[in-house]
Amino acid sequence: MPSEMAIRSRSATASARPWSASGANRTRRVSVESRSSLCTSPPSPGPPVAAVYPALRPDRVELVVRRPFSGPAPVTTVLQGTPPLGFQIYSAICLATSPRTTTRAGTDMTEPTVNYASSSLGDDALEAAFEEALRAIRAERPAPQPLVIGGEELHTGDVIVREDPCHAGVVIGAAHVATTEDVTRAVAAAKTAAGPWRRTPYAERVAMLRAAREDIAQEIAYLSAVVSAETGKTRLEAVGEATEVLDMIAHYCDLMIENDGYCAPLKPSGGDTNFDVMVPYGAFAVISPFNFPVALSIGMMVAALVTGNTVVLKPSDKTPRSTAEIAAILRRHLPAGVLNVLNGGAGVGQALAKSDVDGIAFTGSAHVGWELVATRSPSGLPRPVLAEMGGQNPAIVAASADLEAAAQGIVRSAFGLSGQKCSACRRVVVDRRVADDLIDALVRETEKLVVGDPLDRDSNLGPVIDDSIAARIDEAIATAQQDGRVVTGGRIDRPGNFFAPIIVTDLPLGHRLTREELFAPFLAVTAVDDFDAALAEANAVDYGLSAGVFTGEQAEIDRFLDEIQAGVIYVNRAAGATTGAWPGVQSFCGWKLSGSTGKGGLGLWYLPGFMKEQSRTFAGQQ
Ligand SMILES: NC(=O)c1ccc[n+]([C@@H]2O[C@H](COP(=O)([O-])OP(=O)(O)OC[C@H]3O[C@@H](n4cnc5c(N)ncnc54)[C@H](O)[C@@H]3O)[C@@H](O)[C@H]2O)c1
Ligand SMILES: N[C@@H](CCC=O)C(=O)O
Repeated sequence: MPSEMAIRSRSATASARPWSASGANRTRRVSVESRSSLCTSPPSPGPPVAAVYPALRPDRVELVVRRPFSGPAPVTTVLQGTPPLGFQIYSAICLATSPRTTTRAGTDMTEPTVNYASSSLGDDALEAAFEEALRAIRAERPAPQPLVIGGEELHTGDVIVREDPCHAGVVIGAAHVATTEDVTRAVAAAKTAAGPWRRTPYAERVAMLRAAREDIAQEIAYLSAVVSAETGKTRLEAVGEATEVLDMIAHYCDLMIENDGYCAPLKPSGGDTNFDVMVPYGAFAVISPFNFPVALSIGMMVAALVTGNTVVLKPSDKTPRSTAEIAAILRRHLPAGVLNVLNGGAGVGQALAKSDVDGIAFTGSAHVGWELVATRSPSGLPRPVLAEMGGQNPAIVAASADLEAAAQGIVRSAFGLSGQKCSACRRVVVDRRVADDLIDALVRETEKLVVGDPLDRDSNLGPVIDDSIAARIDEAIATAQQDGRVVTGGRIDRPGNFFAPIIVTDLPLGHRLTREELFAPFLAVTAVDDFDAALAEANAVDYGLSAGVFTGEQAEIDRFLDEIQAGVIYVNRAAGATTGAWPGVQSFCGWKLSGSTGKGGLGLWYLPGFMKEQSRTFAGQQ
């Protein structure tokens, strides 16, 4: 019986990048290599290649196959479905064109083109489809999203509603709230489904998730509109987020394949055969924030699922619809019980943290994240808590910097999504000799920004998420007026929580507005004497998520790379001083208070956090 296949698809990874050339008539080279069934438990037959990697068309795939352990001489053949009995696939060149996927507007999304560094959608059909979808969402009365437990949708219980942050009173999302009993039942369902899901060959799990990705690619305009409606983010940010979902799924699936399901042979010893195998923990709670309600929930869910864990998802109560809708697409491709959904706020999150889940993936604020890290399972044993949290991200501007590039990169990162990104630039630390010129450039760039409704094509930023963050901004402005100088920005006189982006200078060194995460369109500029002082000030916070530097001096770049205390760093980047990380392109690891594991999402080392290691030694040669 053929053993489980492991597929290496490095060029497929590259083809998923938003910057790669158009997919038409591209030849995909997919090296496919088998791994001994000793890595699986129990051994399982290899599924047909076309099921594993949908882009492969069996009639157009040239395969090199070999019998297990039969030496290096390969036999070339053409695959028709499952590998011939007793053979293992060694490598493959796919001659087929990738399937093209289209949005409702007929836009090809096979090769995603919008990312967080884009300055426009560049696609009239997509613009029109987004507008039509957003108008429709605002006009309808949404049905509450159900709870999902063990494959059953439950339309019962209290309902939370989400109002459009651009139009008070217009309900655009709703969901049934979980009770404590629902939490217990959902966790039990996830634990029941965990065994069969863990034993499903990873290549089949990958195939299911990639099929879900194809469905999501059809819905980019609609999903972006739902995200805009619930968060108030502009269409560029929303389409960027929906597009990130596609690359997030592609990236984590590719990583699983490239790493042979995280099963590797170790050195043979005294006639023994040895393997290092990564095994999923079981059932993971996934608790997501409001600001990227589809990308970040998908990122955590797909990482948990592809590695063989089942999931109990708890979306933010500020975005109950966006997260539930993307989860519904995923669920269509998964066995019952593998993905369960519990709606609600902090109380439901706390109940989940007290439950018998085997691990927690959390993205959100530091105070909640570190509270979760301190929890134990009911048995008293520790469990993994992968928490990715906030930031107080600096951009250093040296005397030798290109000030126009610096101003562009800083304004983009400080005020995109109204400063409600964990990676947003919150502080500028500038050499005193160029401070006035930089502040002038920052104000010029900032005052070009249009604050408005995502329905307007010209809007560069929307409202902030709710009254509580708006109240924090009002308070911060009052404090800044007293302790420093507000050089531009403030509340806009219109219904809703709209703010013109705020720049503040002259706060005393160490002021709390330069140390705490406000999560708002609020930027503090601090002038310092030299690069030493700039590095010291940049590092003088408890957070360590992202940071940027603008300088013309190589020695300063080298010092920044060596000394800055942050996991995501950028050098001289006008497209975003501290923001814009993308799956497989940047990794996204929070240092210090910003992350609990020393490994981040988006990069190379996230998936192993969802698995525990096991060494397997078999006496004798296998
Ligand atoms: N590092 C990253 O990758 C990253 C990405 C996005 C956002 N963030 C951070 O997230 C924060 C903004 O998001 P938010 O306001 O939704 O964060 P939040 O911490 O308020 O909420 C996040 C999630 O936790 C739930 N929750 C709240 N209190 C809880 C508790 N006591 N126990 C369990 N669950 C609880 C919420 O309902 C929500 O689902 C910012 O601090 C931002 O920097 C970090
Ligand atoms: N990946 C996004 C941030 C996500 C968190 O809020 C960026 O890098 O700008």
